[in-house]
Amino acid sequence: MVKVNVDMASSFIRAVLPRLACRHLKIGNNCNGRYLYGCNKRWVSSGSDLVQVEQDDSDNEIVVLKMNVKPVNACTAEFNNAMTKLIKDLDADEQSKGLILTSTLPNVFSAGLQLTALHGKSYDEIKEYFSTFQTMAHTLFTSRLATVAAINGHAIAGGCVIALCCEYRVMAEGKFHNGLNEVIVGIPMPAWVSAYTVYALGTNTAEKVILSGKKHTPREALQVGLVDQVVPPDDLIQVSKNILSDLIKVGDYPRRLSKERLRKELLMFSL
Ligand SMILES: CCCCC/C=C\CCCC/C=C/C(=O)SCCNC(=O)CCNC(=O)[C@H](O)C(C)(C)COP(=O)(O)OP(=O)(O)OC[C@H]1O[C@@H](n2cnc3c(N)ncnc32)[C@H](O)[C@@H]1OP(=O)(O)O
Repeated sequence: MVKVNVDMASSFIRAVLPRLACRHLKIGNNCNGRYLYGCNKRWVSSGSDLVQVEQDDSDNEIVVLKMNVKPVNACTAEFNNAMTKLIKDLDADEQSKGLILTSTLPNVFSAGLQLTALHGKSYDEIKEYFSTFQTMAHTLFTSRLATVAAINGHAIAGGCVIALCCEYRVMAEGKFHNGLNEVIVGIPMPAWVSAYTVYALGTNTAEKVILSGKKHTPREALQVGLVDQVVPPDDLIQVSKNILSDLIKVGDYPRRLSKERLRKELLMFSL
């Protein structure tokens, strides 16, 4: 178990983080309001309208979730909760076998945490906000579904984390960045995010990626293992579907149990 100095983390959240976050974005408190909803599956009801849900096939086996939080898919608490609920609903639906996660926005997969949510908030509010993101990431990471991230634009910090929670990551070619820039923003990397990164990249590369805070081009992201494949933008969804189809060909029960056994150890990490 990793030991964490909780007092130190608490003081950091209280005193430093809200100022750092807003300096990073050069903003005041301009939290956005509500967004559109799109959902055509009878059993999905997130209670919020920030993720579009599309069935991909007549068998309902593959679902495409499109993050839809304009302008940059910053992970608001409402979005995190909606995603958590959707993934849990899909996990509970025996027909569903695979999930593609992408974005409705042309150039951004996700900009990560909603930095504006940290501005002027109390310690308890910030802690509560962080926990909505962590719960969403854990739910995706441990989903019984086969998961593919179709990264159609920038995937920064928490956006990169969301992609790392998926089993396979395909990124579109383009002038996009993918990386874990938390140390640049001023957020000490939580142990659970480090653990997920080590799981995907291996310890040595994960350390370099995390401690540099570097934002990678798609080709560089491929080299370090942040993504598994880089494809032309027009091929992104079809390639993701092909990968998912292969993944779900494997027997459901052995696949599900093996994924659970591989990933559950990582849930002991918190801050
Ligand atoms: C000590 C204990 C800690 C415990 C922590 C527990 C959990 C932590 C979870 C894991 C750690 C995750 C951390 C994060 O995710 S920190 C977030 C870091 N994100 C970024 O640095 C991304 C910043 N944004 C950008 O780089 C760019 O916006 C872009 C995504 C590349 C898109 O560029 P572009 O298309 O040029 O758009 P703009 O830059 O013009 O942005 C448009 C508007 O969106 C606002 N914006 C951008 N990013 C965010 C954000 N993350 N949150 C809120 N708002 C954001 C931007 O200010 C613009 O707004 P405006 O139009 O009103 O000016």
